[in-house]
Amino acid sequence: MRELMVNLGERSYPIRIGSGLLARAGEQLLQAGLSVKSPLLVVSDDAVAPLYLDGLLEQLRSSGFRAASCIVPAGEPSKSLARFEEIMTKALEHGLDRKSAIVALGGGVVGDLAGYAAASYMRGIRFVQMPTTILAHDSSVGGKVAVNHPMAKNIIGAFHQPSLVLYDLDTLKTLPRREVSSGLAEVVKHGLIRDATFVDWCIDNAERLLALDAEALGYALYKGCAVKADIVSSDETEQGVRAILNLGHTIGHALEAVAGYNELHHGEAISIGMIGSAMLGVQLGAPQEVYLRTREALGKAGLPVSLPEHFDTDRIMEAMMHDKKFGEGKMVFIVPTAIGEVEIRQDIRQQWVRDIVERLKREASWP
Ligand SMILES: NC(=O)c1ccc[n+]([C@@H]2O[C@H](COP(=O)([O-])OP(=O)(O)OC[C@H]3O[C@@H](n4cnc5c(N)ncnc54)[C@H](O)[C@@H]3O)[C@@H](O)[C@H]2O)c1
Ligand SMILES: O=C(O)C(=O)C[C@@H](O)[C@H](O)[C@H](O)COP(=O)(O)O
Ligand SMILES: [Zn+2]
Repeated sequence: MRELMVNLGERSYPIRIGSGLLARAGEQLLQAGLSVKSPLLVVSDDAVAPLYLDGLLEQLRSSGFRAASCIVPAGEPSKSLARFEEIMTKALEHGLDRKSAIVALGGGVVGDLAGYAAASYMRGIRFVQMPTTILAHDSSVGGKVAVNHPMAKNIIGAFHQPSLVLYDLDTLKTLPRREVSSGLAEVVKHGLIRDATFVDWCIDNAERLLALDAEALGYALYKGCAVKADIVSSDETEQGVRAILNLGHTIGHALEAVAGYNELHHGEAISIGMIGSAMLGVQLGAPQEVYLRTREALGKAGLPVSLPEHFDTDRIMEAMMHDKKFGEGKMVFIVPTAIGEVEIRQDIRQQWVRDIVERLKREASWP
């Protein structure tokens, strides 16, 4: 088992990554200080629950916990106020109190939704992340929890840190291939913002990662979590440096919203967004290598590197205006200056971004 810490004073917590961790969940929750006197609510989705929920509930009960569950449909549309209300109802029906906790068993959708429920129920109860996707190495760490509005991604949310992240790598063996690639987008992102050597490693080991080689995957997720934990530990609520974790997301989130949270999965949208950011970086003076290596890393991970023609540029630009980084009439953009280095720019003109979106549709012929 590998362990990392998110260091946030009294809100600090461990990230435990390894095999067989769900079978030790009860003991881990007790160690994190959760009380068996107050009921737990495990939130999962209808693809993950049949695989892992019963085993987890049995484990928790054998450690003395009373645990109920709430199962939402798999997929991004579940990050909604309607599903949020459903969790509130279950929490009330099962008598959750202020010492209770909500456990998220699933990918980023379940994590973000359950986390927002935990942040709101009785004005905030404890919360444990049990990620089951590659992508959730990112979403389970850092305490950004949210649901979507049809017009804007993650626009209704909070910062609410978990008490523990328990990442059982055995669960990844059942991931569909599309979700493997989608999750690798955020792995590559962590290299692109902080660690050029790790980007090289991702390119060299792409086939092993796609084949779910346990050693390669364990290392990649540990490295990704380490970058994230370090950044979150220095800027919990995104007053500054944390914004770099948003590389590719200004365009990516707009694509997700325009596609009705359906056609593109998060990692796929972010992959296209990171290609756009690399184009912008080169336009602003970064070496051509930035674009070429970004494209190589994402392409080898099985991710899209261009934008389907039918995406409407005006609608994408409109959706981008709802990004949380847009304010005081300025668009804040995360732009690479080299592989492993990015800068936060506040001088990006909307016309440049519009041109990049158009270019993304003809990406095969760029530059
Ligand atoms: N809070 C954050 O900091 C943060 C960071 C990154 C992404 N996110 C959010 O995370 C979400 C995307 O997360 P995701 O990619 O994990 O999506 P997801 O939760 O929808 O999971 C992807 C699919 O895989 C299925 N699945 C999950 N685990 C499985 C397993 N072990 N075996 C078989 N199937 C499994 C799910 O049912 C779903 O259909 C987005 O909403 C994104 O905005 C949040
Ligand atoms: O944790 C962060 O900070 C991130 O930006 C991580 C992103 O990968 C993630 O998609 C996050 O949910 C985006 O946050 P938002 O504030 O842009 O909604
Ligand atoms: Zn993301």
